[in-house]
Amino acid sequence: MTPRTTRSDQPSLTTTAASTAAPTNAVPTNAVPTNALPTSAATQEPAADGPLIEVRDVRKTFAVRRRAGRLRRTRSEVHAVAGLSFEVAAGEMVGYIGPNGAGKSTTIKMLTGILVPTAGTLRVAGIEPSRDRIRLARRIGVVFGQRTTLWWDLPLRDSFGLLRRIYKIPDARYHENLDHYVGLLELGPLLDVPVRQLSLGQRMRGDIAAALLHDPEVVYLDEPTIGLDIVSKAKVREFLRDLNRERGTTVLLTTHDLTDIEQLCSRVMVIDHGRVMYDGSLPGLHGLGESERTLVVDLAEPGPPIEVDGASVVRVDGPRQWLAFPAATSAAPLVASIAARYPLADLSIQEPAIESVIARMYAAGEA
Ligand SMILES: Nc1ncnc2c1ncn2[C@@H]1O[C@H](COP(=O)(O)OP(=O)(O)OP(=O)(O)O)[C@@H](O)[C@H]1O
Repeated sequence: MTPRTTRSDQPSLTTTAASTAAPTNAVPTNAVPTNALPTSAATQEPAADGPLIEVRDVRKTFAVRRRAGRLRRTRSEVHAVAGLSFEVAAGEMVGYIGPNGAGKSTTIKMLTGILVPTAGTLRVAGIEPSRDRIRLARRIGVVFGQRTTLWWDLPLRDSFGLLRRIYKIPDARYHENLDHYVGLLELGPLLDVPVRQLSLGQRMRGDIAAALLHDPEVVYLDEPTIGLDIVSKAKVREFLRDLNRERGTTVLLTTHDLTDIEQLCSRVMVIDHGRVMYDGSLPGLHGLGESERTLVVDLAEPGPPIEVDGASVVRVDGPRQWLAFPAATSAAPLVASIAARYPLADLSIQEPAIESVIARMYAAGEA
């Protein structure tokens, strides 16, 4: 079977991992794209025709040298991306998920131009990232959740000021965007605080604002909610939803939290072994493997297991009960039915782990 190369309304599933060898490029350093120096952000280039992001038969092979004894070293190859093809249209918000080591970060690094593909072609806004990284930097924004692109010892305000100069953002545009994002992301009281003193959630909001000050058409978000508490996650998600709706910004979102995908993305791509294994909706993915979500119900007081159509109690601990229900179905009727018949203190929904969804997807493909 071959992987999907374009998307249709029907989800697709392929279960063959690639292992084709490819010539090895030198491994470039992990530079952060905001350090690139665009020549001018004042003139936005016209949007290219066709998809905003185009990835065709892309491979990335790393050469790895390991010690094998005191003097000997062995050389092997890692096929981080092994024949990847997909397209993203302008204005889409696409989830890009997969297990650890699937090739997600490598893809994003190639889409920013940090890494050069071993084979295949990539185009973002009509630009080949590794050949024209500086020009592309004006058109894209990047947020790496695990690593800040802000200046650690400087107050947030100064980091933003440096980015203004790096991207040569016109004064009026800069102030308009700064006011807009500082307001929406509630950064006002934090502007004079050095980045190193910010909490993870505050720093993440600062990083998101920093990635948007130059009005990028496309934003790559690599784990933007990792490590955040529930309130901070909700704020980041709401902000991203509005950014996509109101500004039409195209978003490629990598995450291990399926709630991010559920709340933000109508399309999800599953990548594994460096190839696209599924491209479709999240309910479609859940439906393939009959994944289950969990409704966590806190009753006002301990009681017998809840009886409700469409879900079954899998655990009880005092007033708290856990009910499993098919992930492809909506939780709303279930919640309404329970709320009508039981005295509730609290309710929450737990998404299944990405790894278990993918394992079920493979199992369904083999059945
Ligand atoms: N610079 C490198 N040198 C050698 N191997 C690398 C390099 N970068 C990535 N790899 C390997 O390529 C594969 C894909 O890595 P990548 O970081 O793209 O995965 P990922 O899907 O982002 O994983 P995670 O979810 O854990 O961040 C892994 O096997 C990884 O060890």
